[in-house]
Amino acid sequence: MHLPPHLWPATTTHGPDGLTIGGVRLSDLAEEFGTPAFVLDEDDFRARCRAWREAFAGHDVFYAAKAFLCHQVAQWLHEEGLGIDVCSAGELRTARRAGVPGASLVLHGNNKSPAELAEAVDHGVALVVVDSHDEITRLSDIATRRGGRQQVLVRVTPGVEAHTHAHITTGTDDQKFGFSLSTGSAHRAISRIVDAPGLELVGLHSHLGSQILRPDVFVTAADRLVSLMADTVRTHGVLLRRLDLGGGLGIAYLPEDEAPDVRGLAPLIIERVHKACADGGIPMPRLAVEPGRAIAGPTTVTLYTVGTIKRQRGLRTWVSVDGGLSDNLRPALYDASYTASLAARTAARETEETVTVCGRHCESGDIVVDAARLPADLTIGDLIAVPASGAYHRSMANNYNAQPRPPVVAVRDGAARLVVRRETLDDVLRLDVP
Ligand SMILES: Cc1ncc(COP(=O)(O)O)c(C=O)c1O
Ligand SMILES: N[C@@H](CCCC[NH3+])C(=O)O
Repeated sequence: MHLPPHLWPATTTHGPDGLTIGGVRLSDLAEEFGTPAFVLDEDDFRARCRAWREAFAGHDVFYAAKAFLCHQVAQWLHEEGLGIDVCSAGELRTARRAGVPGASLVLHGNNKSPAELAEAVDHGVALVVVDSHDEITRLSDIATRRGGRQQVLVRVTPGVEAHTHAHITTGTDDQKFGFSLSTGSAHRAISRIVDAPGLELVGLHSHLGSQILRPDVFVTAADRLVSLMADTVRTHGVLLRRLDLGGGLGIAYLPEDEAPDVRGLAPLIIERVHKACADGGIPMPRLAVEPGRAIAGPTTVTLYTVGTIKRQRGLRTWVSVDGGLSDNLRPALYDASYTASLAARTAARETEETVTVCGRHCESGDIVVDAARLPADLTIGDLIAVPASGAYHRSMANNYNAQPRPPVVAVRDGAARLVVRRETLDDVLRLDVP
């Protein structure tokens, strides 16, 4: 069995006992925690945090909570010196309850409620990324009523195509997010914020999209934003000290995928911003980045049990597992492709066949892996692992068909512990009002 190392968590090994992650056999995890389950390699997660911190030393890394956040992961992030980008009261509270100080948080959202903004201000959130004209008034009023000024960034859509799926493209002109550069909206927002009594404009922000595989798009955005920073000094006499280039770096999902590494990307961005600032006659700002997928994605596999196998003469073989679009919406939403491997049985036949792994939900689009190479003697009860499922899987999990959401089990040094427990049917039915 070949496990491409760029797809699997760093500590994955394959031996006579099947697959092991963090020194724990996946078959043992299935027995103890059941399936479906997310298995998270803590060492890999922490190593990725450190790689980002080191690559952007002297700048800020705010991990994007939306990719996946829970109490213990928020603590790991804080211990590794990363801040967190939150985009709702729920994410904000998860981070705060885990002991992450407000000063390590950035708040995002195109429709932050007055209550969320007030909560953020009360928790001393370092930066609010202002996303709309309505929010300028709303946040300024809230901060003024509390007798202070909130430090903010302006979210700019710089008109840069990220070459990713349309549903996760955010940096082109016509977006619900932010203020467009080409229409003059970003310039107007800057003027209004500079005049707003409750706001202190400290920098600019852009986020081009997600699952981006081309480093050049970040460089193009950086150039445009630095030029807007220079304009802001000329027009308003305001020197912006911060530049947040968002998240979006992609990862490999299939063996043939090649994703840029942060160790190559960071110097490219930092050097380009240096040069653009020198050309524009402004000092180098403190940079920030907001990786979500590039940290969480490769650290986790989803473990499923095979429930039914439908072999059709002349047509494909359907292998159905005990999860599906309730734990992975990405194939249905973005046509995302994955691979799978047998996780436990070792006496599998060497010959493989191509099958479609599907979920158990009442949707024909409920595909887990469209074309998986699995042993030809796959049987009911076999365990299957799907790599690269740490970002936007558990965080977008849902209760379709009243399916309880899977747990997240962290593994490290031969030990496993729950970081998110499995939902029970009682949890799922709890909100029903009889
Ligand atoms: C503002 C913002 N920052 C960061 C991210 C994280 O993106 P990714 O997980 O692709 O790195 C997102 C999501 O795309 C986002 O909307
Ligand atoms: N949910 C998306 C990423 C969206 C990022 C949100 N800004 C995905 O799975 O690819």
